[in-house]
Amino acid sequence: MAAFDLVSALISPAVLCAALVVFGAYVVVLYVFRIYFSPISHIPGPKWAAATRWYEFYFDAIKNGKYYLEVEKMHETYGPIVRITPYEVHINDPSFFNELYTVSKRLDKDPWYYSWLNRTGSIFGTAQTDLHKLRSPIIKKAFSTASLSRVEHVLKGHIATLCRRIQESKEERKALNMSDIFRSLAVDVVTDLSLPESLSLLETPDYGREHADFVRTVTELSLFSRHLPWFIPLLEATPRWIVGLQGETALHVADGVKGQKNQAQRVIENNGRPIGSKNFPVVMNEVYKSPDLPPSEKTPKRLFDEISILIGAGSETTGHTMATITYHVLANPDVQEKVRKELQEAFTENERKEILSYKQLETLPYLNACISEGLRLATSVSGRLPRINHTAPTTYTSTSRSYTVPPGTPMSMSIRDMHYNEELFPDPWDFKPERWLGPAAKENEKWFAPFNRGARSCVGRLLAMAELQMAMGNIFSKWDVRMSEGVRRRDVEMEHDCFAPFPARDAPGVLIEVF
Ligand code: HEM
Repeated sequence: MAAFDLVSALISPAVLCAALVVFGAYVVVLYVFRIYFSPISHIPGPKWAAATRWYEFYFDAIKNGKYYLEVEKMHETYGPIVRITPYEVHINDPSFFNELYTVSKRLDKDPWYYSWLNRTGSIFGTAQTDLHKLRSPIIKKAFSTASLSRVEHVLKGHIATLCRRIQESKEERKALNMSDIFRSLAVDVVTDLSLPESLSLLETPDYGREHADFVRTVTELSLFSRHLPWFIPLLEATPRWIVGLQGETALHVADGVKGQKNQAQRVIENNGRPIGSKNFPVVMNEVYKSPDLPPSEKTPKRLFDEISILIGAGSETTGHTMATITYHVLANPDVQEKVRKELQEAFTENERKEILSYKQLETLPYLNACISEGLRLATSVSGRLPRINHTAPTTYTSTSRSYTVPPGTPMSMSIRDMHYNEELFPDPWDFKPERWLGPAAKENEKWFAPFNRGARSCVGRLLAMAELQMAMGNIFSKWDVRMSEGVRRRDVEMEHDCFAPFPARDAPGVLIEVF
């Protein structure tokens, strides 16, 4: 009876009102403190963004990757340096890019921002510089020039599968969805090189549609996870039959994650030995066997995190860039004509019938200018990239004044801001391969960083370039390719910034016909 009375008293209107008043007062004091008394209160920006992270949550999680538009508006209103959250400062000034990303002192990544995928065991998700120094060398070596040369035949094998599937569709007079096909090609390559088993998506009837759906859905859901850290772990721990109640996409996600966990388990069970006929060092086996890594760095969770990121980082980026290049080359017939002419002059008819390697294609100026311009327009890592200097303040000087940002403050920039800057790249929305030819190219390179710069730049850069050269070079040298009716720029343009620049959900993708 006494307990009942106590509960009744606690939920009485008077107590609830008092609790609400106390909570309201706490929120007001907290917000006032953050806006006016925080160590970064001198950085301009909207009050709501300075007061609470729920502002970002609304635009990023609820509206699905739309905070970048708010950040763009903030820069228009407040200038090149803005406070975009209670804790973080964002800069839109290309002249500061090298200062933030290639300083001799290595900066940590912001752990809050980079924990969103719940893959902190991967080199990508590792915030601390020291831990990254331990984890990354083995993976960097696995994707170096020398390693890539050893797996040239593997790349050729996957491009041969791509070409076979394109030839089949030509004979069947069927349109091809290159947005799906390129993502699958990239998944097949990175999984073959890195995991016990390649996913072989190019061989599936729908060219890996389910897998693309899985990668996109996980990435989108992860935007919630940045603000609600229990979100992704909870989803991953939910039994499959409950997940199934949410529909087919949810099942693709559950199965995709399970598949990656199985691959990590197989690396361990096989003690890092290759499975089947693989005649090259498999990246995750090299990680597992490395004498430089302690056992705590070889747990199933850590291997799973690395596998998950290698698949995501190695496929969505490369696939999106290939789709973007293809769209723009086909949307500009004069460009396609120049690409074809260059390939015809560089190789004999017999050579063009074989699979051209990146080593044969990397010196062709016009093809590579198209690839650079595609990398610029695609900017396949669209997210802001926050770094933290824990030991020293950072000074940023705009044209009108200097700002000192205290140590420990996440400072971010977005590669996209630089790549779409009108002063650096006039008509930034236009596809102009000429930007990368002749004397202008050298100056433009200064403002070109699709793979970022410095210690945390892309480890898969050389692999990505080889894939881009081989996919584009082989397709445009072997077939007359045309865009299907109704394909629009919107099919490759970013609508949602989920770190990856996803086009609209209902955009069908780059459909082509082959002759
Ligand atoms: C066109 C294709 C690609 C683009 C534009 C791209 C871009 C980038 C960028 C900008 C970063 C830095 C992200 C940051 O600062 O947080 C990055 C990191 C990374 N990329 Fe790529 N990437 C591409 C392809 C690949 C491929 C094929 C792989 C597969 C091996 C890969 C694996 C990674 C990894 C593991 C990291 C984290 C590196 C670290 O923190 O040490 N990427 N990529």
